[in-house]
Amino acid sequence: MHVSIVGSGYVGTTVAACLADLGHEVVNIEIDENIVETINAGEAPIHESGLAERIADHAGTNLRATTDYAEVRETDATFLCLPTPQADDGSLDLAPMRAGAESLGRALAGKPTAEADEDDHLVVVKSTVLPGTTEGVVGPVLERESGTEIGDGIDLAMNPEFLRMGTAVRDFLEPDKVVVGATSDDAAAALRELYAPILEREDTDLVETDVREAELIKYANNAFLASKVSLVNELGNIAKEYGADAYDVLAAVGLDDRISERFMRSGLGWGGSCFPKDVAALRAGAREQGYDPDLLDAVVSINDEQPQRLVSLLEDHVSLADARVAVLGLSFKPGTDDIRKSRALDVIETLRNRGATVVAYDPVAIENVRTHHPELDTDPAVEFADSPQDALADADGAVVATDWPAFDDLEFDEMARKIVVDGRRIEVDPDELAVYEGLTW
Ligand SMILES: NC(=O)c1ccc[n+]([C@@H]2O[C@H](COP(=O)([O-])OP(=O)(O)OC[C@H]3O[C@@H](n4cnc5c(N)ncnc54)[C@H](O)[C@@H]3O)[C@@H](O)[C@H]2O)c1
Ligand SMILES: O=c1ccn([C@@H]2O[C@H](COP(=O)(O)OP(=O)(O)O[C@H]3O[C@H](CO)[C@@H](O)[C@H](O)[C@H]3O)[C@@H](O)[C@H]2O)c(=O)[nH]1
Repeated sequence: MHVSIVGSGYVGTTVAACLADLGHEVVNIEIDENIVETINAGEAPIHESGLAERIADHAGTNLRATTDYAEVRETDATFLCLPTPQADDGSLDLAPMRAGAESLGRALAGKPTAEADEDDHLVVVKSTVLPGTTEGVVGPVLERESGTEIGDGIDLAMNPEFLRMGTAVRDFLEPDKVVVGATSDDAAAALRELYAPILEREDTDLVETDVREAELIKYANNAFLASKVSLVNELGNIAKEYGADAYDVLAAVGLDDRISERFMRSGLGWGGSCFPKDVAALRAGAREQGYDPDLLDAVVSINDEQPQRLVSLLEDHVSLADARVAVLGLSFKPGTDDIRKSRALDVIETLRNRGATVVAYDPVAIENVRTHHPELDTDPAVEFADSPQDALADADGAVVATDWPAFDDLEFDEMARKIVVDGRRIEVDPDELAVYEGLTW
């Protein structure tokens, strides 16, 4: 198929490169010219395993990028992979979706469709949006701007994305499920065709449902996972009070296959570009519907407290005023340079508020912190190190904030007789350290 992808961020770039890899003809429509140039130069605009190779393989042949929306007219289907950020009041900010849908609608105006014996143009919302958004907001904007009706020239579907950062390419190509909420049989059939090589996999389920349910499945999925992590963090906090090792306890609990051992790592809590904003949007949406999501409120407050707890644990052993503290890891999880809502940034802020000097290291995310957090880049009490060893040298204490595999092999010799608070339970052997406070709260 000939596919256009609107928005070339983490999702749009991954989807585009993977669909190109599956043999489709793909064009990315993106407002950021730097991203467009990067993709057309055959390079990846983000750090994601397996992405750069795919872009290098397909750029210039069946993958390219442009700022020009008119190119959607040459395609059969358009995926909207636009941001759906959190507004200041926690609710879902639909401004980027509206703007993208307007530009798309205008570009589709007058495109030959059914009457000219052409198929309807399929528009697929891939962004995470609350129930009612695809049919109640995106559809009407498209109709208004294109002068074409949904079901009579434009087909509409919702196809949420479940990929994780760090494993985005693999998750997209080998998903547990593909969820399709279509407004017509043609739309559902087109998506089945597009995803055929993925749907042939034994381990991938196809869920065909209505649009509203497809929208809600995405939020329910993320709410469930965020709640699981907050629950293991609460159990971890309780374990710490009893002097028990949370990881041993949770490993045993996870043997119950109703629970599973996955997503059971207690520590600094959840961050990233999805869980925080999606849980916030679901809570705000539920309240708007007249329902108080008490459990999700608690899930968030437990998560908010974890960085403070970690720093307090360090403070039990190190007087933080004027201390030099190494922070290992800045990205919100390993395998990505994404620092959105990274718990490491909360740790740094807390350490700074308590008077400590921070020396931070991350294998790939330092540049993003410098660019997106100028207040840290210009803070004389925040330094960035070239290696974990440099960060640890002369430090009075250290925090492991991201579980990068490279940290497993770290020699903590420099830290002998000092405190390392491991916020992610990396594999370092506590016995190798003179003093080691494994984080098991
Ligand atoms: N990041 C993830 O892991 C992930 C996974 C599943 C679903 N999602 C959802 O997918 C959506 C996109 O997320 P993301 O992380 O890729 O966002 P992102 O911010 O990384 O990328 C969005 C891109 O859209 C571009 N853009 C903004 N307005 C535009 C417009 N009018 N026209 C063209 N391009 C425009 C931006 O420049 C940016 O490059 C969100 O709804 C998110 O919740 C994200
Ligand atoms: O046992 C665990 C597992 C995760 N985390 C933290 O939880 C956050 C989110 O992790 P993860 O889910 O792996 O990353 P994301 O890339 O944000 O992916 C989530 O958000 C995406 C965007 O909606 C969805 O597509 C994915 O299915 C969903 O897992 C990170 O800060 C992790 O460190 C823990 O603290 N303990």
